[in-house]
Amino acid sequence: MSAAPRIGVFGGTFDPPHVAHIALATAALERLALDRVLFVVSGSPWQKSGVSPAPQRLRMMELALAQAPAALRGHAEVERCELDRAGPSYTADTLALLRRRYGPDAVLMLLIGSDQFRNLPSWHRYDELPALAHIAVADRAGMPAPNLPPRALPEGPAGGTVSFEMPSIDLSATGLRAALAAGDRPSVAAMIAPAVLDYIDEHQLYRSQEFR
Ligand SMILES: Nc1ncnc2c1ncn2[C@@H]1O[C@H](COP(=O)(O)OP(=O)(O)OP(=O)(O)O)[C@@H](O)[C@H]1O
Ligand SMILES: O=C(O)c1ccc[n+]([C@@H]2O[C@H](COP(=O)([O-])O)[C@@H](O)[C@H]2O)c1
Repeated sequence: MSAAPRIGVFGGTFDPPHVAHIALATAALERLALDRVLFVVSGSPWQKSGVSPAPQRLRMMELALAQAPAALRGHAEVERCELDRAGPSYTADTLALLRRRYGPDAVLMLLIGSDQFRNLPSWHRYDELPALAHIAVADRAGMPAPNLPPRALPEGPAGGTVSFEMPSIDLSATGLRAALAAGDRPSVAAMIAPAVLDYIDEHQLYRSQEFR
């Protein structure tokens, strides 16, 4: 009998994807002994406004992953289920779908930065999340997670909460959009995959101040 798959579920607006997203997924893959990470592009991020169209964010995530280090690339994929569903994107719906897809024994780990962990009680039907997945919190630079249990991995397919270490990267998509809108390309060049930067240029994204 083969072991249950261990799947990291990493959702984000990814507007645009940047090196911290790649670093978080890479750290999770290693530290949580995952078989793979799904980058779930948020179809309709109801708590944000003025975001780029979902198909553009999906394409940027695909381009970012294609240029990610091989250690991650070989164990990761971009998940589009939230683009194929109408209405606001609720993680509870996404996890329910993935639970149906991968079965009751699959170990699902919802990967989130510590800022989103603090925001979790505002999520739609957040009380349903522990029945669907473990929650694994990466320490985000400047926004440490509240005290969480020891770093030992929780048992079973869902229900635990754990933190994991990732390199501290003080960076946000908001800051990158602002830098791009200001024409400060050199400061973003090391933070965004070259193919994503090309896509941003080609589609003239983040040119106006409204994206700050
Ligand atoms: N620098 C970072 N370090 C750790 N986690 C991060 C970092 N940036 C984003 N994340 C995490 O990645 C996930 C997706 O984030 P998101 O796509 O919203 O990026 P963002 O940089 O936070 O964007 P924005 O500035 O537009 O809110 C969230 O769980 C978030 O906490
Ligand atoms: O389910 C919700 O109500 C909910 C509310 C806010 C954020 N989320 C999810 O949290 C993930 C990170 O969101 P963000 O805004 O930091 O990109 C992404 O997958 C969102 O869909 C989910």
